[in-house]
Amino acid sequence: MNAIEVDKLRKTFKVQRNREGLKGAMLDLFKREYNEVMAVKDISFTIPQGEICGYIGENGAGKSTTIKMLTGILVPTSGHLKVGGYVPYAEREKFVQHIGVVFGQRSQLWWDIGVIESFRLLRKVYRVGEQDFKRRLDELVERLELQDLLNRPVRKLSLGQRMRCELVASLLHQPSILFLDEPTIGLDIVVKSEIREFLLQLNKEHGTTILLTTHDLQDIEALCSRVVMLDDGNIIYDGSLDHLKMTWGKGREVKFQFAEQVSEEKLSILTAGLPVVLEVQSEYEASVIVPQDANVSDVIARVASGVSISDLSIEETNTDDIVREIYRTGNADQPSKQGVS
Ligand SMILES: Nc1ncnc2c1ncn2[C@@H]1O[C@H](COP(=O)(O)OP(=O)(O)OP(=O)(O)O)[C@@H](O)[C@H]1O
Repeated sequence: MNAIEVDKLRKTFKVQRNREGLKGAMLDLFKREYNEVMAVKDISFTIPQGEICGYIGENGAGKSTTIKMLTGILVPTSGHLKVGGYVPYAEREKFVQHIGVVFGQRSQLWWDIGVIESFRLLRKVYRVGEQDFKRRLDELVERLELQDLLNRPVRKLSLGQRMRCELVASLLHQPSILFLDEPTIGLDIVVKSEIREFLLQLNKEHGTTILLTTHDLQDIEALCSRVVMLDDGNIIYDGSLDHLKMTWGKGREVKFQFAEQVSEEKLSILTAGLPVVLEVQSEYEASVIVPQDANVSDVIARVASGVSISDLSIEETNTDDIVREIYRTGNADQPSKQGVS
C-alpha cells in the first residue's frame, strides 16, 4: 500500500506587486496588482508504506510548500494527493491522527511549561488513551534518554534536547507517517547521529513511513533508501542515492605519492588499457580516477609494479559535490562525462 500518493500536484501563490516610487505606492493603495509564483509545478510521486524517502532541493525549490500540502496546511491549486488514504486538506481532523510532523525551525511544544505537561496536552489533542499514552511515552523517553528533562520548561532546553522532545511529541499518537522538515538543523554531530539511529529503529520496528526534508546530505546517506530531488518546483530526480553516485560520481580517486621522480608518460604506460583518468600534480604526486565499476586494486598493482610508492589514499565520490553539481545544472539525467577516458 502507498503511504503517499501525489499526482500532478501544483501550488501557485499570489504575490502582491509593489510599484516603484511614491506614486506607485499610492497606486498600490487603491489598485493592487499581483504576480503569480508557481512554487510546485505538477509533480507526481508515490511513497510506499514503510519507506524512508529524502526530499531535497535548494532554497526556494518548493520543498516546504509540498510538505505543507501533504500535511494539510495548504490547499493545492490543482492535482491530487492522498496521505495515509486521506485527502489532507479535506479530512484534516481524521487525517492528523495518522501523521506526525516535526519542523526543525518551529516548535510544537509550549515554551513556558514542563515538557511532560506539553506531552499531556498533546495526548488530549490527539485523544490518546491514558494507558497507550503511558506505554508509548515510557518507550520513547527511554529510547531518547529524556528522563531528566521531563519537568523542565522547554525554554530551558538546549536545541538538541528540544529536538528529541519534538520527536516524542510528534510520535505520542503512534502515527504511521512522519514528516520531518530539517530535523537536524543546528545540531552537533553526536545528537545528529542519535536522532538518525532513533529514526532508523522507529522505521524498522514500527514500519513508520518517513519523508525527510533536509539540506544535510549526511542525513540522507544515513537514512534514505530513496531520494526525490526538486528544482524550481519540478522533480529532477527520483531514485536511489547509489544510482545518483553511479551516474554522476567521478568514481574513486587514488592519490599517489612517489618515492622517486615519475613522468606522466611512465604512468600512462603503466595504466594503459585500464579505464582510468590520470591527473599528474607534480613529479612526485599524481591521482588516478577509477570509475565505480573498475577495480582499484588493479590500478594500485599496475602503478606499484613500475614505481616506488611512498604513500597513497583512496577517496570515495563526495555526495555533496554531486548534488551541488546537479543543482547547478538543474538536470540529474545526464550521466557523468568525467571519469573514463
Ligand atoms: N506563502 C507564500 N507566498 C508567496 N510565495 C511563497 C509562499 N511560500 C513559498 N513561496 C515561494 O514559493 C517558492 C518555494 O518556496 P518553499 O518555501 O516551498 O521552498 P523550499 O524548497 O522549502 O526552500 P527552503 O529550503 O529555503 O526552505 C519560493 O519562491 C517562495 O518564495
